[in-house]
Amino acid sequence: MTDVDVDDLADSVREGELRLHELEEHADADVATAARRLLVSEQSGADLETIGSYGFPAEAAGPNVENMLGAVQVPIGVAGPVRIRGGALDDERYLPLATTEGALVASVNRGCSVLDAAGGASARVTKSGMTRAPVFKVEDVVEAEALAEWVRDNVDELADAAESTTSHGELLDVTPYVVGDNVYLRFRYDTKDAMGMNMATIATGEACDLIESETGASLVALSGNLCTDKKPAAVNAIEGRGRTVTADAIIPRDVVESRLHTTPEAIAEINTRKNLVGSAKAGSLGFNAHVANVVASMFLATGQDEAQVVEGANAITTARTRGDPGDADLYVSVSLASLEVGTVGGGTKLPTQSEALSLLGVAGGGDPPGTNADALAEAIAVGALAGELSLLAALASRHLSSAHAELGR
Ligand SMILES: CC(C)(COP(=O)([O-])OP(=O)([O-])OC[C@H]1O[C@@H](n2cnc3c(N)ncnc32)[C@H](O)[C@@H]1OP(=O)([O-])[O-])[C@@H](O)C(=O)NCCC(=O)NCCSC(=O)C[C@@](C)(O)CC(=O)[O-]
Ligand SMILES: NC(=O)C1=CN([C@@H]2O[C@H](COP(=O)(O)OP(=O)(O)OC[C@H]3O[C@@H](n4cnc5c(N)ncnc54)[C@H](OP(=O)(O)O)[C@@H]3O)[C@@H](O)[C@H]2O)C=CC1
Repeated sequence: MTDVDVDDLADSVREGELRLHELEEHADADVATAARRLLVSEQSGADLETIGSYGFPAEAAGPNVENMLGAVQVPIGVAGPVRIRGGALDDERYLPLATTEGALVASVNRGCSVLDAAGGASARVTKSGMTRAPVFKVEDVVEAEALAEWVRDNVDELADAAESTTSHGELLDVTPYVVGDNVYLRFRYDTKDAMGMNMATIATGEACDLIESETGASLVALSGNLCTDKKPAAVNAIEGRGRTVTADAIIPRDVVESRLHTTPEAIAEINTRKNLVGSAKAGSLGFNAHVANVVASMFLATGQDEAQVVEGANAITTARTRGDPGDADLYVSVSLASLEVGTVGGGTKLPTQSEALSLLGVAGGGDPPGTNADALAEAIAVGALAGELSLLAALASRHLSSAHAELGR
């Protein structure tokens, strides 16, 4: 099988004997990928040579992508080191950021150096749980109420069914929501070091079988959108999803003045007028400046599901002066309501992503399970705090456009 030639394999597709997605069944993954690239290149006229220059065996990406063509290479930089005083991660770390936005790493790096000069940032995961919310069809509100009641009375049985599919996952609670003849059951799991979307979906499927066999309800969809995965949603901002994590720090006045070229008062005022009032007027779910930048770049670097940046950016930044007027220090915090992260599963095993997790010291399962994913959440929260500080300061000192003109073009 492994000695099949790229050209022969491509010919089999041209002659209609094989479909484009069947190549891995007839050759090793790198040969299959090369043949597919050849065919797509011919059809599109595009030169795909660089996409084909990837630095890991294609087989390693087998569970992560279908119809593999190669790899996109996103540059990765580091910010830090920064002292993280977290509940799960209490150490100095470099933060890996994969991005194409010039000035972003410089900005987070500046924020990290400011946090370090202030003795580091504290971080804590304050709530944790991955959710899946199937939707059931019932006859009317009487049946809806009966289903909600049955669920409340049978949580242990539901947990037994759900947990029969996983050796790590634990069902934490099930919250019913009724809308007419629809009942949404929001299952929430402790998924330990896994982001947990596959785990929670498989476990919830098992629990749904039990519900259908014991009640008159009929499952319409295993995901009823009240989960809510990969869409902006207030339920995640309020109830949390994945890790709810906050980072904060007090920055001495002299550090704000010397390193950020502004004052605690100016940063606090911009935060109120921009991140709070401006966001409220815009109807935004994100009351922050650019948390998505750090979440996205650290997600890409560490193999997280990039679509979940949507929920990861559900964050509120606060900034206040602390101390005597005119001589006050700056208290700054960022709270990310729904940061969905894992250090096992999904894209975390891919070679470059696994190296970036190792750089943070959080690759693989934690001891006890769940602590590595908590640590990753804390590191991302501290990176987000660094980014908020630096951007707010750049706005205060009117350096935003010049910084991007200099570094980002
Ligand atoms: C660019 C800076 C940092 C200059 O800031 P500065 O204070 O003029 O620079 P500096 O040369 O004095 O250096 C200060 C520190 O910045 C870091 N730094 C400085 N240069 C580099 C570099 N090349 N590579 C790595 N690190 C760098 C480094 O930590 C350095 O300390 P040192 O190590 O020298 O003691 C600053 O102006 C800045 O942070 N600007 C803000 C840029 C920013 O945050 N961009 C984010 C993207 S904006 C966006 O996407 C979202 C937006 C804006 O639309 C959202 C919204 O609506 O708000
Ligand atoms: N199915 C869906 O609806 C969706 C799927 N996804 C995708 O799901 C994937 C992520 O799902 P996820 O469930 O996290 O990952 P995986 O499906 O890769 O499963 C991870 C598995 O790792 C095992 N495991 C080993 N050590 C640990 C540990 N320390 N902590 C926790 N689990 C451990 C668990 O096995 P065991 O359970 O046997 O204990 C767990 O189920 C991503 O690829 C994402 O893109 C994203 C959104 C929706």
